[in-house]
Amino acid sequence: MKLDEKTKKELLQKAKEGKEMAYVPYSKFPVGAALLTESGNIYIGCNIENASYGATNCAERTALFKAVSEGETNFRALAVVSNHSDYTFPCGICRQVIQEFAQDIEMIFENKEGNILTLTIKDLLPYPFKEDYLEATKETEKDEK
Ligand SMILES: O=c1ccn([C@H]2C[C@H](O)[C@@H](CO)O2)c(=O)[nH]1
Ligand SMILES: [Zn+2]
Repeated sequence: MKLDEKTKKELLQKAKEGKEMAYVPYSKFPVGAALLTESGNIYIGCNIENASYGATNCAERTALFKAVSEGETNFRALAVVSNHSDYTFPCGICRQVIQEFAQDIEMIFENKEGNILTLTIKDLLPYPFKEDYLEATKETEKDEK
């Protein structure tokens, strides 16, 4: 079932609350995310940067890792916001991580004009790296022995 407008707005509001928690001394680009689970819980995330830049965690993965670490792995929707005027789409690493858990998740975005855009993770990452590649590789190795 598709998410209704009221729930989308609620999720975007939670993502904005998450954005306020962003730790971004280097980029000064705060991002917030709110993840709605199938059980109805909402996990909020922000980006957390580091002096070793590569150690930075995006808002989307913060929310998702919080949920997984609390035992929740069934996801319904993920809202993402920043201070940028346009929609803020997740980076490639986050797309890959999101699709591992949720192939049908609704991705909710809002621009400065207040327009809400809803995409699926398949729209954002049509050709993910899949776990079954790993199994197939093991089989190939067995055959070669
Ligand atoms: O979708 C995105 C894109 C970027 N960032 C963060 C990473 C970094 O802290 C800052 C600039 O790239 O924004 C996110 O959290 N989510
Ligand atoms: Zn990311």
